[in-house]
Amino acid sequence: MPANDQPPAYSYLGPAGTFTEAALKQVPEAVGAIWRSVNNVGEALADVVAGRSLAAMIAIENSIDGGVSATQDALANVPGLRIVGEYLVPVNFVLVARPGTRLGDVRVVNAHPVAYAQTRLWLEQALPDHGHLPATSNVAAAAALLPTGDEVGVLADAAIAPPGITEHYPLEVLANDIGDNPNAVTRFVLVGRTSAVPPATGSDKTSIIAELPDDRAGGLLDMLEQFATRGINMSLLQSRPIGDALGRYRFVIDLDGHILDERVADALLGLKRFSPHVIFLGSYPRADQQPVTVSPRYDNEAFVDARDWLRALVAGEDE
Ligand SMILES: O=C(O)C(=O)C[C@]1(C(=O)O)C=C[C@@H](O)C=C1
Repeated sequence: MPANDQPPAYSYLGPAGTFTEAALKQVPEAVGAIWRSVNNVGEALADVVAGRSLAAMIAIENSIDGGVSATQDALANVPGLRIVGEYLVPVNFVLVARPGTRLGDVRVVNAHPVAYAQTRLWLEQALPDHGHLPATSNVAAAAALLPTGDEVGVLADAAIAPPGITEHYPLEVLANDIGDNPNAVTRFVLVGRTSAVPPATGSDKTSIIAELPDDRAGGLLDMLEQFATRGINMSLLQSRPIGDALGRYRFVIDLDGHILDERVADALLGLKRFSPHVIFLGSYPRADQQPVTVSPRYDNEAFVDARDWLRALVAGEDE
């Protein structure tokens, strides 16, 4: 516990009731801690960097909408952060409105952009001429329907919100299960300040961000080869604009394995030799706890044997 006897704080996208809060509820260490509700990813990470929070829970990937670009860009641009864990939350949505509203009355729908993207087909069918008002979170979208003097929020007629929202706010559900895919899942990561990596568990993931050298044909293939030739599976590869000029991209990559696994360490050394900028975001236990299996050619022993062989050659010892 910190010197002032305050429990540690965790930042999350609020208010209470968001899927981000549901992800934070999966963290045993957060029980009894202070939970800081914030409005966006930048605010959550700034809390961590400034030491106001020990860690922040942020959405990084959705099974329908893909990578959460605000998160990927923030992790590329804010130094001194490490992912320490990942958490999966099944997501589904309801459409809510002020009591008395009928579906036919709805013109403007308040929704977090990632939630909106996951309900687009339903909205096109049920409310073909609706307008979208973006909200900072799913719960904020619903809360803003209630008149509190926030005129922007009151402009919307309905909101896309998590099921259970009516336990927190006096709203009515106009439609249930409006997600376009009933199996949608959002992946969250817990991000703290840079510290030593935790030990490998055998069921780990490593996240990195890498840039390619300019003006070199085959740069992307060179990068992918670093992983392929060491038997490393990638579970995410996404390009994001670096932002300084058209056509310049960085790559957000998730690898199966831990930086302390010989094959992953070796691949990172290979990547570092040609990439102008590699950011190591962390090695952490996989949410699905599935063991990472590799062929014996790529296990730790194979790398250690190969190094011992080389050392013996140099030392002039018998093979
Ligand atoms: O945590 C929430 O409830 C949010 O509103 C955020 C968020 C996100 O940032 O991606 C989280 C999960 C859902 O897939 C949609 C939105």
